[in-house]
Amino acid sequence: MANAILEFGANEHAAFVRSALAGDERIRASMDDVTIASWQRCHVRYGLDPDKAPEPVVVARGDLLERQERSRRLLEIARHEMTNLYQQLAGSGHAIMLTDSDGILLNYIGDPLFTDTAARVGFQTGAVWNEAVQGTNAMGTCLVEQKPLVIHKSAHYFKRNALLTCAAAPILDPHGNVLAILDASSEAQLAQQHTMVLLNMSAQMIENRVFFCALKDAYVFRCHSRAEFIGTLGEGLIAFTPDGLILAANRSAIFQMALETPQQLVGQRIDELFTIALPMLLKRAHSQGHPAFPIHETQSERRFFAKVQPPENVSPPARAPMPRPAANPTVAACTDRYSPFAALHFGDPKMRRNLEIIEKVLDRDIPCMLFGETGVGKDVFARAMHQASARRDKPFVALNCASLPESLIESELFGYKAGAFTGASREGSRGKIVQADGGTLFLDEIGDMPIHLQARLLRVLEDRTVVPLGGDKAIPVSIQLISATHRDVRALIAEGKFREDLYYRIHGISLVIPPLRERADRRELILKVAQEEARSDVPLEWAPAALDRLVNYTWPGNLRQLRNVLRAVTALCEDNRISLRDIPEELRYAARVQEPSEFAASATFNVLDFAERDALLRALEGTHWNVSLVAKNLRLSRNTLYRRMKRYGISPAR
Ligand SMILES: Nc1ncnc2c1ncn2[C@@H]1O[C@H](COP(=O)(O)OP(=O)(O)OP(=O)(O)O)[C@@H](O)[C@H]1O
Repeated sequence: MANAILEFGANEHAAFVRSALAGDERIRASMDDVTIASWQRCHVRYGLDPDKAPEPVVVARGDLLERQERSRRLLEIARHEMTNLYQQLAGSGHAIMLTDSDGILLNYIGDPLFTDTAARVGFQTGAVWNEAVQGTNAMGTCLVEQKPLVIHKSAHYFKRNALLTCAAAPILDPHGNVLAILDASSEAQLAQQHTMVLLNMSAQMIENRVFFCALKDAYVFRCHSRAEFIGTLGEGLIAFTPDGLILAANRSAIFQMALETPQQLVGQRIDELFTIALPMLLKRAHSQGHPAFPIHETQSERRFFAKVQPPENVSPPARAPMPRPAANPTVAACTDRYSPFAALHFGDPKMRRNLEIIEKVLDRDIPCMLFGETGVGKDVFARAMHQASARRDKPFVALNCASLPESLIESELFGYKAGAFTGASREGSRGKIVQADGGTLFLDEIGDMPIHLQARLLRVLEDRTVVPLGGDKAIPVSIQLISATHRDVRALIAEGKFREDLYYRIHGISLVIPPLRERADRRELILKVAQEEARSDVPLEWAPAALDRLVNYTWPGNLRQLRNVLRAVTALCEDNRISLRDIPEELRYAARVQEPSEFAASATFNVLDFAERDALLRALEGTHWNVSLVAKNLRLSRNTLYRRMKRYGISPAR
């Protein structure tokens, strides 16, 4: 049963919770079982009084860093999905959070619209959000229940949290234990079904990626009762050794086999579970691109389709060599169907021009800088450059300078000798620069690199050698450097936050990746990405109004947002047909892109103008284009706001 939505003063809220605890049937009937069970735990097990919310608890910085380090791989995997989810919900005042299995907040991405509330309730990294400290709340209660749930407003145990609507989903490790909780919280009046769907998909995506990462040395049997679902979020995954012993299974595999936990499968033989001999299974794993094959479960005789993936470090049989581009490839070569650049654009003039420039600099050891708003595809572009270069058989190594605590960037980048500092691993670490030797180093968000490390990076680029922390020997390196940022580096230089000499050293050539709303090939990109996200060869059918709506949307989160919206749209649509009602509401009623805009055509706009335009668009979309409200929030007169909208080519929704 769904909880009743009630608004109370502080004392009334506590009285309401206490009455329910005392057995008031009327109140209990208005709340769902999960909430009532949690309230009882808070009262009986944790001895919490709904009248007396304890001060928020935050673990010591050292403890937090240790926890973040312990969960480093998980955080790397989750960061991408959290950013995706954040972009997807952009403008709706959400915070996206990840806790560890003790309920300690390890990562937080918050909408500026939500900052004050977040501070008030204590959403910050290191904060403890288990039930024992915060009473009933989505993250803490999800840790106990181990299933996706929403804690809405007055269902929170303490009044302090009752202004929130929070959705949480568990992320399980390959053995079925809770590894983390993913949460999306806001002050929304209604619990949005759409938010819950996206949150669950993100949690499942993280879970499956953790599975592959943790079991990269194992064979993975991928199965589903329908062939077209293999490779999607819903596929079953069962990891096994070369001897056929099952090591782990994901949630979907357990569900499809009608079991309760992965432990019921662990230790069994895969060739006894399914009707196939082990040598045949291993042979299929190594035959490249094999189609899904039908297979039966031995006991129930239920039919599945399956594919098998070999361990990451087992080299596949000799492959046909990739066609190598000419030493100085032409644009035609860059855009033919074999080229890594082929999928980057469908005729957009700015992207075409970018590739013409790349043609001239590729393989000439010129450092390249990519500018562009978040989600425009800078990482994808950098990878394509690497693939098109003569370095493509060597590593492509990426480091996001904004995603790591300052203390870790130095050791991550430059490496360290064994025992170089407290907590250093016994083997030491080579560091990203040495790992990228011979290949490409991609430094994302370089504008966030701490200033004292900038001097060290400059020395590496000048000397072409690197000295690991605690070491005294310089290691020679040859790297192609690509950096990216969405920040105004010139402004950072003016503020003394970025070294000018480094700036000139890293931007031999600079390219601006255009935002999606300014791309002439939006329609083609939407069709391509939708078909990829549908994960089916059956062509999607589009209602013209639905496609037009997406083509004309302003896409503040760019290609990342586009991919996420299309992931949800293609998952929710019926029979591969996309109609207007499959398009999320906030897109349906948002403003349309004005093109060609005075803004796009003008060469006089700088990065700050772009940032202001973006902020205006977000603010307008966040209020469903309520110009008066935005003017009030931004402390501008309506006329000033209209003037700025005109300047930036923003026109209200029709
Ligand atoms: N040409 C493209 N076609 C389809 N999808 C793309 C393309 N380029 C990027 N994307 C998608 O957009 C998302 C974001 O891409 P990417 O990480 O490269 O952006 P970014 O500019 O580096 O973002 P950030 O600045 O936030 O790091 C990814 O999910 C990627 O799949």
